[in-house]
Amino acid sequence: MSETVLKTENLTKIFMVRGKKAFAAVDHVSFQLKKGETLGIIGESGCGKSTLAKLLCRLQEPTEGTVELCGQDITKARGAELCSAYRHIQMVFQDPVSSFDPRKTLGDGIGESLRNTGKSRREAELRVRELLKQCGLPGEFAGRYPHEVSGGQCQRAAIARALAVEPEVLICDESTSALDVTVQKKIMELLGRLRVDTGISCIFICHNLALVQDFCDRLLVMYQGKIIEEGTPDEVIFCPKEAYTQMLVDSVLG
Ligand SMILES: Nc1ncnc2c1ncn2[C@@H]1O[C@H](COP(=O)(O)OP(=O)(O)OP(=O)(O)O)[C@@H](O)[C@H]1O
Repeated sequence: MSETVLKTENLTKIFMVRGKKAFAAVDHVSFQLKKGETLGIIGESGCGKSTLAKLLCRLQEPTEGTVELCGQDITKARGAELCSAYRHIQMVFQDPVSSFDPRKTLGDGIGESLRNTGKSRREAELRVRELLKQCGLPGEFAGRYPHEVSGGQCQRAAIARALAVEPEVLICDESTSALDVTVQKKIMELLGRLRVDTGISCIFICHNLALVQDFCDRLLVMYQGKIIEEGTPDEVIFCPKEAYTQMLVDSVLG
């Protein structure tokens, strides 16, 4: 677990809000993600987790700092360069249904990312079915539309879509928050199994400490745009260094 797949240095995003002072939603964040590692990022609502996720995937441009993906600086990547970065990094969002085009079947949605990998139509169809099965769904779900499946099933399909290009890094931003507790657990189990099967590195962004406790190798605690603490889940939960972390732990775990 030594190779670095994702690295940020001083990553910063400043928003200018009309009538208010500029403020840093993400403030000089630096960390590294190792191959095969699962890193949890926790913190209260509004601390900058989603903005950080978007910066890592280059869905937003940082105001300052760098993002390095598999040795390539993607901070300023655009066009073809950004497309090729998306073979290495994929994201699963909170609301699975709206992350699919409602006019297309799940199979089409998942197959879209395979289009540029040189596969024939038939090969792509077979691969989509294989991916669905890997994510715990019957292959026939390829023909269903997003509104024809449950939220949990749709999130499984979104994970299948993210895995289609065999990325090195998967970013899950509150990917289970919209689901009920038992489905959340099943999705976490699925992600845990995929991690073992594929060796993928994961960043798991969540405000629920209890959920990430068993799942992550390491946790970063975010507060007001900054990483204020880092450690194994046991270190962060049982020996927090910062008063804020202690408060976060107390509020979740009682
Ligand atoms: N496009 C934007 N313009 C201005 N401010 C923004 C923008 N996007 C986010 N913010 C602000 O940046 C801060 C961080 O937001 P962000 O969505 O990253 O938080 P979060 O930790 O993911 O919260 P939650 O857990 O509720 O999703 C918030 O104060 C938010 O209002």
